Amino acid sequence: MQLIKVHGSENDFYMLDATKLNRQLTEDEIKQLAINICNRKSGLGDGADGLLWINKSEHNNVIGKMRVINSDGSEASMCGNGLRCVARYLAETNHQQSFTVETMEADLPVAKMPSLAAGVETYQAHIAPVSFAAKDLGMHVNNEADTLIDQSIAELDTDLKFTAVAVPNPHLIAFVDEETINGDYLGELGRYLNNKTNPVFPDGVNVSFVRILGKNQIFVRTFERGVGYTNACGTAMSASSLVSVLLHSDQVSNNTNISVCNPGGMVNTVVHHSVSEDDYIDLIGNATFVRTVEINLEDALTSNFEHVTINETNEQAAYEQFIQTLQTA
Ligand SMILES: N[C@@H](CCC[C@H](N)C(=O)O)C(=O)O
Repeated sequence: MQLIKVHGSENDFYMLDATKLNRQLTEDEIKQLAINICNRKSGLGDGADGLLWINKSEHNNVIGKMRVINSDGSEASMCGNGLRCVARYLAETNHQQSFTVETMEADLPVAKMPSLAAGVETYQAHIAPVSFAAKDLGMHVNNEADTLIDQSIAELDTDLKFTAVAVPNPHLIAFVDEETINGDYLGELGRYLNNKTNPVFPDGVNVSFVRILGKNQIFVRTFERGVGYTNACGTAMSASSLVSVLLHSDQVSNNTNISVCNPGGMVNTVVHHSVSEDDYIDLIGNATFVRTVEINLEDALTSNFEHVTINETNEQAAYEQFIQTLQTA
């Protein structure tokens, strides 16, 4: 089989087109495959944050379906950076520039966009549905409050104020200072809230710390459910942009391009918030294909990575050049 190593803001994945496999995999095998290849120490190459599983869609006017399996084998309802990479794969294989992709909870529009920089393939993904309801977040806070918007959490021993939002995977967001964003408190919280015995988010949650850098510019660092620290999380950056517009509208504007910096690079978001219609966010960023890896499926299922054929693209060099220009800007 062929795996493609891809990333969006260095949130990296192995991408697999399941329509090309010569047999169907069971759910247990899909989970095991993700665990095996994504392991950072014993996995395939340098591992990955997750597996993007592409299949046919049965829905009308939808050209493919994306599933995302985290590196620990758990399945997420959405993946923003992953959706851009899947969008590129489907665009190139179906010769289309804008179309719809099925994800676990919604069919979402995607489109090819002008490149962020030379050689940096760029795509837009529509991030939705959005909900602040505790039941959609699997959240139990402040004696079963219905929502959590810029509030402390009685069940957590911290003074930070949080906002919880599902897009539709769950996110918990706090605005913090520079020292806090760079320290390990994010990891402490993330590890606690993703431990199955915690009463607040028993199904886990993606936790992000956010700093407002300037007018329509934010920095987001995320501890991902099912992964741990990540270079970037597309849904977290989308959710953080929305929460920035809601709580800091003097600095971060609705219906306006927002630069979202992250440890792996930068994306743009546009928040569409309205009192009369459902909120959604446009997420625009790189969809970089780093290399292809040919491996026998049965070898991958038994973590035997001895016999692989690797073909590097030249896209990572272009991406790194893009990051360098960001740092010197
Ligand atoms: N990195 C992804 C999100 C992946 C899923 C997440 N870990 C979850 O379990 O919800 C993104 O770019 O959105």
